[in-house]
Amino acid sequence: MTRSITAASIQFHIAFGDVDANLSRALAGLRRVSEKGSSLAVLPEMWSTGYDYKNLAEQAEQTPRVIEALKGATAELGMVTVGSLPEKEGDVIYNTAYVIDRGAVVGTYRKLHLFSTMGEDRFLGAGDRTLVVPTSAGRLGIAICYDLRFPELFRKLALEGAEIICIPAEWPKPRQEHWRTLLRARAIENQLFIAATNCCGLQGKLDFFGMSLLISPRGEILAEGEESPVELTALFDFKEMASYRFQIPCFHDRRPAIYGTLP
Ligand SMILES: O=C(O)CCC(=O)C(=O)O
Repeated sequence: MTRSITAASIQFHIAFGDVDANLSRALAGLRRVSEKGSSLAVLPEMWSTGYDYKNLAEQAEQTPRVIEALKGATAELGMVTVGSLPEKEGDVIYNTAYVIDRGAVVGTYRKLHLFSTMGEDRFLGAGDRTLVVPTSAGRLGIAICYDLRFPELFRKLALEGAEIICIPAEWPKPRQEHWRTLLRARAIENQLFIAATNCCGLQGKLDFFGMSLLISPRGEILAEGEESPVELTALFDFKEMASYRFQIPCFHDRRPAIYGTLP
């Protein structure tokens, strides 16, 4: 079993509605983080198009070819990648995170909590299940953007054995401090690694602040992006996570009989 990995976050400016431009940004990023020894790379939310609601159905039709390109790159580079893309099933479009491990899709997760503040629930279908999946880079739990505000989801992923929670996002200004604080809290309370990738730059009126984060189970910021495109990498040491969980045994000390079992 792998005892440590190098994890990466690929933060870039999503070219609105331009699948080819975004795909080349993602593939170039994957190559660069692979050269730095990464075996896991997290891409942003809806990274192939941005929230191009008007053209989403058309954009979603391109998702299969985007996935094929990622399969090819991850097979060649020996990596796992996670990022969300528009997925079309029948008449419904979902915001779906794909976990691609060395050439194969090993798991998918449809965003559970749609961000109604910005009308996401009017354009997209909501998921109805969670995902923890074993991969060559460890056991991954997945959450997308607004999901971060729902700690119950993260506890469930932790109880199901997630070692790393990967969070693709498009989280805009002015809520930088919510993003940073909630990510650290989710890592600390669940004693696991977090790899969270936000996009950066303007999309219409929305200004995305980047600030992608790689966080340890102690809540230490191992790497943090600023407002421009960047690739972050950090060592995730699972042995260190195990010894920290032994030192402060939160999971052992839980009292679910008093406050209810989850979910
Ligand atoms: O929760 C927030 O403040 C931002 C969430 C969001 O932008 C999203 O889920 O797309």
